[in-house]
Amino acid sequence: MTNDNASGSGPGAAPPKDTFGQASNSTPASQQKPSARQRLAGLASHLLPQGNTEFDYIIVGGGTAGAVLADRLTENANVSVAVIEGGPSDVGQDRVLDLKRWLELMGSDLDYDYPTVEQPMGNSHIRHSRAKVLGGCSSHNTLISFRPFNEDLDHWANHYGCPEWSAARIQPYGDRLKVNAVPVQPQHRNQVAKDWVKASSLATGAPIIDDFNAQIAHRNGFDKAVGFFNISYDPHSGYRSSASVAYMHPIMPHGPYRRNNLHLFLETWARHLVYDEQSPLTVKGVAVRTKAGLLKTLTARKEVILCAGAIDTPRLLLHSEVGPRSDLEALGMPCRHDLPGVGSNLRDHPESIIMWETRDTPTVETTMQSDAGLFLRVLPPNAEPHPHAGPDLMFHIYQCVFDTNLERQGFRRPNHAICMTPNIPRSQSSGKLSLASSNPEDKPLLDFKYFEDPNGYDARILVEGMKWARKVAQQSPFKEHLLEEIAPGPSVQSDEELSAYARKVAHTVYHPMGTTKMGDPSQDRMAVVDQKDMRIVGMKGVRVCDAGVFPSVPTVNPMLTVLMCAERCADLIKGVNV
Ligand SMILES: Cc1cc2nc3c(=O)[nH]c(=O)nc-3n(C[C@H](O)[C@H](O)[C@H](O)COP(=O)(O)OP(=O)(O)OC[C@H]3O[C@@H](n4cnc5c(N)ncnc54)[C@H](O)[C@@H]3O)c2cc1C
Repeated sequence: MTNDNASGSGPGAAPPKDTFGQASNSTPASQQKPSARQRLAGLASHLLPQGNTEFDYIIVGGGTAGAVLADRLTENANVSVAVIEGGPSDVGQDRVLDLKRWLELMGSDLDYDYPTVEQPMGNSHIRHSRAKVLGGCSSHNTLISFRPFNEDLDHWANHYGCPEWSAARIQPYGDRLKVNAVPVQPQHRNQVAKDWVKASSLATGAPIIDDFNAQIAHRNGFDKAVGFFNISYDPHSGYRSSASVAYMHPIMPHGPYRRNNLHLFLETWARHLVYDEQSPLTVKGVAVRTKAGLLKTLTARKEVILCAGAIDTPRLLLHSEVGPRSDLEALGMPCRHDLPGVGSNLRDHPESIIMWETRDTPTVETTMQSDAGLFLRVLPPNAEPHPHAGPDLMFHIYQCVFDTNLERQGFRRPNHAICMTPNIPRSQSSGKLSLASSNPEDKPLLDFKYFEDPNGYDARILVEGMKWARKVAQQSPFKEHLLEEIAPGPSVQSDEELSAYARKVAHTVYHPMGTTKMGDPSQDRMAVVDQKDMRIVGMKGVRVCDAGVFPSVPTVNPMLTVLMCAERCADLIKGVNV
């Protein structure tokens, strides 16, 4: 395995050229400003370099999905795989590997940290963390690990034109995941969380569940339930069982099963796709910028798989002249392939927050301060476009002062707090990702259109959530831990007041998805990825595999669903189990 920074040209090889036809091993990217014309000409006439910049497969993004594919594809020693990852390795990085330290990564050098545009119905200050490190967001997130509900997958099959993604087809992939997704272990269950679980059950009638995943995947799900989460971690060390730890570490140079056919290009940025000059919609490689600022091209003999996540995959496609023609041309950019769905269907799991001051904060007996959750059913089935028998309201609890969006509104910061966060499992708001300019360095515009769904479904769920949270807070044995409701405070009572507060301080649990959605292209012109094989509609040599392919929002936290999609994608590429 090589582990370099895209410095892979063989001895004596001609200097590789970037797609604008310039020798690329000497000129820093920052000094190169191609015109739109040069750019177009370059994309069409690129000469592909030979040598060890050529691989069978190129995976763009060594994140959650990318790590699975890197592992599964290199199982065949005769296949060479390059992984282009924008961030550094997580190996030996304690702040990444120690799950409890996840909050330290927010806004750090390992966070792409994307802002949102003005949200008239919600909170315009939300920033979307996206991890810039091997393992992607699985190296930064809280690793709450839910299998998708059968019904979510069957909805993809029956309502979103994805018959190949039914529960019967996809659920078995959950059984082969390598992450260690186990219920929070006894040593990490503190008294406050245990009392909250008990009180939640007493106040709502939700049964206490021992193992959410067993219930979801093998016992037909539930409409309400409470319990300790399944978390992908090592209960002995408290370290992550991220996609990187579970799939990549064993096959990296220091690992027990080192694979020489895996080529890792770390701190290397994929700038745009490179096309075959004879066939303008056939992808032959990826133009990259190395850590040192050098521009190079890596070539794929077989194909390129985009795993850069629901924000960076559509961003990369738009900078590769693939997307809505009108949007690209409005920015003075050429459009090679008019694919209107790129960037649309931007979805999330928004949530709000209700905070109480408590006597103290448990610091040792916890996985990462959010160990348990509650699911409820609060609205009738016809409130959703496609009725779903599962829960329509979810709560995380945070046993810490989680007040990023409260301080701004002037709420007092207590020393110790517990927060209940009503969350919308199947949020109906749908937004759009677009480019701010033709400059690839500019962060894209994220317009989630929070709470702009036409029937006000999302806001209704939050109002119900605020009320249920207060009922739980009045219930023993949890109520004895609480001193005072800090936010919104007891004076906020009417539905209108609760809605206004809940939307103003709403935040995200960092689940952007849907921006390169799968579907049946013969029925849905907004489908970006063909559900049959995960290839980009109308193109050759390129697939997408990350949270962007979700056609709709799964009820639960998405990481395991992303991993399962990647397992499926590996099978599709290998031509097995299909
Ligand atoms: C703070 C936080 C908490 C979360 N908590 C949970 C949770 O508890 N449970 C849960 O289920 N989900 C959680 N999520 C969401 C979940 O982690 C993501 O949905 C999932 O990991 C996304 O996987 P992905 O493969 O789509 O993208 P990612 O894992 O983000 O992978 C994308 C990778 O591509 C790389 N990349 C991007 N662009 C380029 C480029 N141009 N060139 C090279 N490399 C590039 C990135 O560096 C990254 O490594 C959380 C997310 C965050 C940020």
